Amino acid sequence: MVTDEVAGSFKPAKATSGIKVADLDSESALTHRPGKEQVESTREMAEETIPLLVPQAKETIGDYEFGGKGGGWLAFSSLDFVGTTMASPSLFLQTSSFLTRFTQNPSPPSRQNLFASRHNIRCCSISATSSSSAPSKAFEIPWGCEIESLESASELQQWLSDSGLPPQKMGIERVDVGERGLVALKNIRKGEKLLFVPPSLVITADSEWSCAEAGNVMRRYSVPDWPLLATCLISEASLMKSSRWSRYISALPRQPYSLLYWTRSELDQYLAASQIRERAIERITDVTGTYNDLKIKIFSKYPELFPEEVFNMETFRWSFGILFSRLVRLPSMDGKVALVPWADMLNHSSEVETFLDFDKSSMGVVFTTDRSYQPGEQVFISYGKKSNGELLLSYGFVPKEGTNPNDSVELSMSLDKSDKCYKEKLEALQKHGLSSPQRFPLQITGWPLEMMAYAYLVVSPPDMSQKFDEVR
Ligand SMILES: C[S@@+](CC[C@H](N)C(=O)[O-])C[C@H]1O[C@@H](n2cnc3c(N)ncnc32)[C@H](O)[C@@H]1O
Repeated sequence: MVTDEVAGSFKPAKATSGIKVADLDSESALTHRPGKEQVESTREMAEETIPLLVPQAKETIGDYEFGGKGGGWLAFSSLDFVGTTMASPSLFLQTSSFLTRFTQNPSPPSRQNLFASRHNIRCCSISATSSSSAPSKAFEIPWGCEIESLESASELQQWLSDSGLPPQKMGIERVDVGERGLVALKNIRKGEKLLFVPPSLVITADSEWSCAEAGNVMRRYSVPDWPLLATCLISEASLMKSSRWSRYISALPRQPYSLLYWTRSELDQYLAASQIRERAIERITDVTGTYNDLKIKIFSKYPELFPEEVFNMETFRWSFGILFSRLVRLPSMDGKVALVPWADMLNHSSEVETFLDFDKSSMGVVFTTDRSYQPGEQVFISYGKKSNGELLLSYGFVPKEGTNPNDSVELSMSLDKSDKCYKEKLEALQKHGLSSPQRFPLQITGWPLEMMAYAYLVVSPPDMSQKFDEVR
């Protein structure tokens, strides 16, 4: 699983900015969410999330490995924020009005009047099987597109091939799973390498910003990759056609499917029985904290480079939603994280195991098919061996019931406090980094060996005390 690697990968080398890192993680089951007016959503968030803006403890599920490591899509990030940053209620409420106010051209290349036109946007739906993504009116991010309309897809393809993407055996089309995806245009063999996206078309923390000055400021503050990329994406998006990434950004969803858009009451209601409820709250908290931190430490000091009309909670919700659902970790580039246009049109299937990586021989981002495809069939990769909850948390969808062999639920086990050997057993657990209670993930295909050892320890009689240490 990518989980822990990711959580560990984004600690800033130097903390010159004073920005800290919180580990994010995720896990299990879920339900359905109805469409709702986004304006109302955000207002509710303003009212309801404030008492929760305290980082939660890291859950343990990410510590267990079921599958091969592999690379691929990131499920979690480490975001930066200092301490327990509190969001101001007015911050959320203001966004509704300032989105219509923006008229400045703060710095060259000029940002256009981004927020002048209003569009209705779709609310996030969470199920691959559900087509009930009720329309919703929301804060209108004035970039991106409605993915089901395929608007911008052909322009993206044209721009990519003009910019060095070699001819492809796949095209962007409407699909049954994931709404929009890459579909085979020709026969594709098992074991074939596909994509070959050159590094010049990949966005990483090292990429040049169209507004170089803004990029330089962020680097001067040693902002770590995730918040840096989130800010970069907004900066590029706000420059519209003056950005070299404008064709890419125009093809991104105007509202990514993401739990970041759920209100507190929706999380409570639809994830009531799920352990990911807390993780979702934690994630929303961290994104909010990260934005507030950047605002206090950097944006407020350079308002001409980072005007609040552009760099605000709503645009950060969008950019983090995009990163959570599209950022890739490339194992062959020392785990570097990247947005890979074109490759990020691939949807996930738990029936394949192949993932994206940088191929040193062809100098491009590729994946190798682990099955064949006929023309017209959707081509998939794996976002990792993730539970339904993890998929919901990062990508905003849940696979069709019963189709995800990696789905899991957590079982909590603990020592009996009245056990005569309670103290010795607890010490044995602690030696191995375990605690009481301790949560273990259960999958349909099995459970961690450690869980069995834990269970044996719990029931072991005192005359087995010599063996308590064998808990692992
Ligand atoms: C990397 S993007 C893939 C391309 C995306 N379908 C698009 O049109 O932009 C990841 C997003 O695709 C959708 N997605 C990917 N795999 C899916 C699946 N198996 N079922 C439903 N939605 C999926 C989710 O909305 C997810 O956030």
